[in-house]
Amino acid sequence: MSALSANAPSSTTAKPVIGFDDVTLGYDRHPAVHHLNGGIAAGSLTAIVGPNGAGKSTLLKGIMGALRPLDGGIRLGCRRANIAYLPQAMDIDRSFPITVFDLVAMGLWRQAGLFGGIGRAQRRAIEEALAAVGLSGFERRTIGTLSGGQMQRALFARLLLQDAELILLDEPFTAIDAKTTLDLIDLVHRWHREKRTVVAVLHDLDLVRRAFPETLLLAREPVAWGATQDVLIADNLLRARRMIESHDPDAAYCERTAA
Ligand SMILES: Nc1ncnc2c1ncn2[C@@H]1O[C@H](COP(=O)(O)OP(=O)(O)OP(=O)(O)O)[C@@H](O)[C@H]1O
Repeated sequence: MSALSANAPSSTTAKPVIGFDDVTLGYDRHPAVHHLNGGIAAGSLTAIVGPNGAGKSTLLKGIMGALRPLDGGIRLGCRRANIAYLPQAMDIDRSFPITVFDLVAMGLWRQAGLFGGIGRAQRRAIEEALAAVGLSGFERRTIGTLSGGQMQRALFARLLLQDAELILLDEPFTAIDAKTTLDLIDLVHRWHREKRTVVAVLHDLDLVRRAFPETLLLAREPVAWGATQDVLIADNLLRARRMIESHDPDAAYCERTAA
């Protein structure tokens, strides 16, 4: 264990919007993330990083309630309806014949209801969100005709309209061009200024160093968690890699609690 805490940094324990109580998350009783304690403060901007298979996406699924903990618990300081979640691009079916306008309009479902009509005010809000992501004029295009970067911009426009208190992003900039990444990072910083809580799974450590003040380094369990410049040091990154490489994927339910 490094000198740095592997649990929540003290600065983020004051008013957590997400609290982890020795939580274990996994599939078919096999843990993918275990022994996570601490909290993510309301209004903070946190990156979750770690090697492939470290449990980063699993943790987001646990936070948004798609995966029930195998053990321990996750406490939320906001209603689930106040969480916006952007899945990995590969988990989104782009063959669905929906227009950019309709995709972005789905961000309003909390206000309009699932079958609510789109009035003049909502139409203007959708157009403003599209303009904010540089997609004015794309309203009638079907999402299957968009480039990867354009699709990600459309999904961010939908997030803008969701007006969520807690925003969870799973690899939002993977395979996205540099200009789009910069534009979307600006939106993330705007959410941060608006005191929303943003948690993003990321692989680009340079981007994390530049744009995310807090980082959780995960290797199925927390390796380090705190200020990004203290977490992303060579020692911690090496340890995280070794922990994943030495992991037995067929391990029983939880070696540590079972011991
Ligand atoms: N639906 C599932 N059923 C069974 N095992 C799963 C499932 N989803 C993920 N896993 C396993 O859980 C572990 C953690 O996966 P997860 O996707 O959370 O990792 P990750 O850190 O997000 O990885 P990556 O960086 O490759 O996206 C892996 O061993 C993975 O094989």
